[in-house]
Amino acid sequence: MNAHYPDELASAPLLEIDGASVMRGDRLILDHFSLRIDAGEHTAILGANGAGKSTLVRLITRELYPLARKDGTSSMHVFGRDRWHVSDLRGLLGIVSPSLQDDCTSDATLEVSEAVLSSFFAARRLGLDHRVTAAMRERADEAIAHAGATHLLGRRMASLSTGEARRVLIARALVHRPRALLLDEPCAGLDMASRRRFLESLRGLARSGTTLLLVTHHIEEVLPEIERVVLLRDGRVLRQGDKADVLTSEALGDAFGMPVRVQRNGDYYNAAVM
Ligand SMILES: Nc1ncnc2c1ncn2[C@@H]1O[C@H](COP(=O)(O)OP(=O)(O)OP(=O)(O)O)[C@@H](O)[C@H]1O
Repeated sequence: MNAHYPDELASAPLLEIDGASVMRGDRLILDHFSLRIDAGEHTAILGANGAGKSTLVRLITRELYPLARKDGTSSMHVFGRDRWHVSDLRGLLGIVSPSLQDDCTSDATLEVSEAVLSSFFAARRLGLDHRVTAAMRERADEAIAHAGATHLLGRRMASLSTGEARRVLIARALVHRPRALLLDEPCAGLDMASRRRFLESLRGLARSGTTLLLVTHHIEEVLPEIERVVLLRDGRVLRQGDKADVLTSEALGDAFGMPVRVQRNGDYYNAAVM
């Protein structure tokens, strides 16, 4: 269901970070951090608490910026460009994050359809100057159906369960038919069954051409379609590469600072602390 974009965007890497340094408060969290993710390369970014995952997500979503370089060049490109209007970037990169979910569910009167339609205007609510067209409504209905949220229409976001609200956020991200989805801890708060159903719906998206960038600390969420894994520790890439090479007991033990045993379970992996 992807839209068409200029040729330069079609083949540009989703993400190129080349020696970026990021401060939070007075601490250097990412120090000369580099990472490249190619178009179409479904990737999981894994790491323990405090490894730097949220910092990386905020860097990608432009909520944080890298320190300026002396030579004025940019250490970060998204879809080949170093400058983006946030609203243009949203059309290419859908985002589902805990902070976005908090925003939407803490608004007592926001309804499901408005939470999705307002995404066309890079807003959280529809304003008087937002002209919703029939085509937008059609796209919103399509995205809501795709996310399995049609039965939630008419409900208020604040009344939804965590899993239900997550589906609406996926619809909000999908309404632009983005090339990629950045999912930050998308299974947080979901029960076992909802988690499995949700992961299966992500598999469908991955197969239909939406690149998945999944950020998590649970290796059980690494979908079969995800071939590449990046392990973070202390704001650095500890290991990256093919899933089978990275999801080992030794590498996971290093990343989480504790002996773990990794097991393959069909097309999925799981890990237990030893
Ligand atoms: N505003 C801030 N000021 C100072 N340090 C911060 C700030 N925000 C985050 N940090 C530090 O940055 C490091 C990385 O944090 P980050 O939130 O990116 O990790 P994470 O991998 O997302 O962790 P978690 O899985 O717990 O969410 C941590 O050591 C954290 O304490």
